[in-house]
This record gives sequence, C-alpha cells and structure tokens, in this order.
Amino acid sequence: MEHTTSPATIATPHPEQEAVVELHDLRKSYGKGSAAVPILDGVNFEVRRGEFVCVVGPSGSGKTTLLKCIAGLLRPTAGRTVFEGEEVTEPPAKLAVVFQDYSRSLLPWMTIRRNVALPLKNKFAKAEREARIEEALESVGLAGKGHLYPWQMSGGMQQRAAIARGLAYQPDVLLMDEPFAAVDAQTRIDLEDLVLEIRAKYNTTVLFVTHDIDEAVYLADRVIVLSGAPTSVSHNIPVDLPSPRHQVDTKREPRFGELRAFVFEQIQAAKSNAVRNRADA
Ligand SMILES: Nc1ncnc2c1ncn2[C@@H]1O[C@H](COP(=O)(O)OP(=O)(O)OP(=O)(O)O)[C@@H](O)[C@H]1O
Repeated sequence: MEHTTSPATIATPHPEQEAVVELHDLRKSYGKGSAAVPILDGVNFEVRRGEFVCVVGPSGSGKTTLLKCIAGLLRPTAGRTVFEGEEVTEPPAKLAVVFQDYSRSLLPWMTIRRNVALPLKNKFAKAEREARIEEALESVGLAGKGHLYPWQMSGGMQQRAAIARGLAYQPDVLLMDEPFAAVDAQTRIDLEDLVLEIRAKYNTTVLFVTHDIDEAVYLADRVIVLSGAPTSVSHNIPVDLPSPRHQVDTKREPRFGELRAFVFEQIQAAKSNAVRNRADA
C-alpha cells in the first residue's frame, strides 16, 4: 500500500511538470516457475521533470533491480515502466545511469577523455563530440584532466569522470545507484554538491538510490521509501527544505532532523515487516 505522508502536509514539488518516469504496478521476480522469487511486488510512482527523487529502503529490497528495470537493462515480469511517454523496452537514449562501482564502469585502458567520448561515438559529428566532452569534463571539475587514465586518478575523480560520461550525452534523466558509497566522507560531500549543481545547471531530472538517510534528505525534493522485499512503495515524502541546500545550514535546520528521523523510522518499520513476511512465508 502506498502512503503519501510526512510529518506535516506538504504539496508535491513540481506538480505542474509532466511525469518523465512512470512506474505502473512494476513487478520483477528472479527465477522461473515454482522457484521464482518475487522482488518487486507492484511498485508505483512517478518522477516529474526537474525533480530530484531519492529512493531508500532496506538492504536487498530491490533498489538496484528497480533502477535496472527503469533503465531498460532488465525486463520486468509484469507491469510497465514509461519514459517520456514511451514504454521502456530498451535503454532510452535520453537516460544515463551512474553506478556505484566506478572502477568497473570506466575502461582502464582508455584515457578519461576517451571514456567520456564512448557513448557519443557514431552519434554526433566530431566538433559536437569534442564540445560535449569539454563541457562535461568542465562541469565535474575535470577540465584539463582528460589525458589521464582512470588508474591515475583518486576514487572521487573517477566517479566524477563516470558522471561526466553520463552528462556528455546530455540526458533528460540521470539514474544514480549509490554513486558515492565507495568514496570517502569528504569526497562524498563534494560529489553531493556537484550533483546538485549539475541538476540546477541543466535542469536534469535525477532518480538517486542511496542507503544514506542524511544524503537522501539533503539532496532530494522527495524521498521514496521502499518496503522490504517483496517490495512496494511504503512512503512518498516531500522534502520541504529550502534550496539551494547547504551542507552545514541545511543540516542544522530542525526540519532536516525531523525528516531524517521520519525516514529512519519508516525504514526500520519496513525492515520489521520484511522479517515478518519472511517468517509467514
Ligand atoms: N540476477 C539475479 N538473480 C537472482 N537474484 C537476484 C539477482 N539480482 C538480484 N537478486 C536478488 O534480488 C534481491 C534484491 O537485490 P537488489 O540488488 O536489487 O537489492 P538492493 O536493494 O539494491 O540491495 P542493496 O541495498 O544490498 O544494494 C536480493 O535478494 C538479490 O540477492
């Protein structure tokens, strides 16, 4: 069951914008026949143009599975994902994905410039390609570093490069799967603010999966809490904090603490329900 709730009643952000991502009763099981294990069990939500939506939920609730279905990398067992009005049957051209594991997503034998150029190959004329690469590297603070190889860079720089590769395509929607889980705390803070800057600059719609409740509340216009597997949306929480966000001032706001506590409690409840469901099965 889906609830739209929060500690106070707040209007949904961006209600005037069209939905760019829509999930209609999305279901996904792994395995076949009697061995099939249901993971997504009727997930419904939408993301509006320009929104920043964070998805949180207990470990193993199917967050990555959900993003893969949205990205057209996995076929749902039932239900539909719609991207900009079209049912997703293959990876949509205007959607980019940034995964947690930058060390596996960047090709180590190619310079950063060539890694960023990869998805643009055969799609744009050379001058357009060059302009996009320069702009993307500049946007993530890697101007002048394109000649380096991934292994010559820190983890944070590699993840910036992975983001640049997504941006070079000028996507309408950026899907991010725990993108900062593998970097140190200070770099994580810098990258959070980088993503907010990118979103403000390009009006990119962002759907961001994270384990980190502070990160979710800090970044998002709206936090979606998933129940434990088999998973549906348990809560849909608008974040009514002022923008632009600031790492110190925003986190000092009493409202930040309230939202953080509320999301935490919902995840704890989802975990207990998941354990109860497993015991009943
Ligand atoms: N290809 C697969 N085949 C079978 N089971 C899978 C497959 N991929 C994921 N699973 C199972 O589906 C469940 C959900 O996995 P998924 O990675 O989507 O969850 P998650 O919420 O992203 O996990 P985490 O929070 O730990 O990153 C897990 O129990 C996982 O073992």
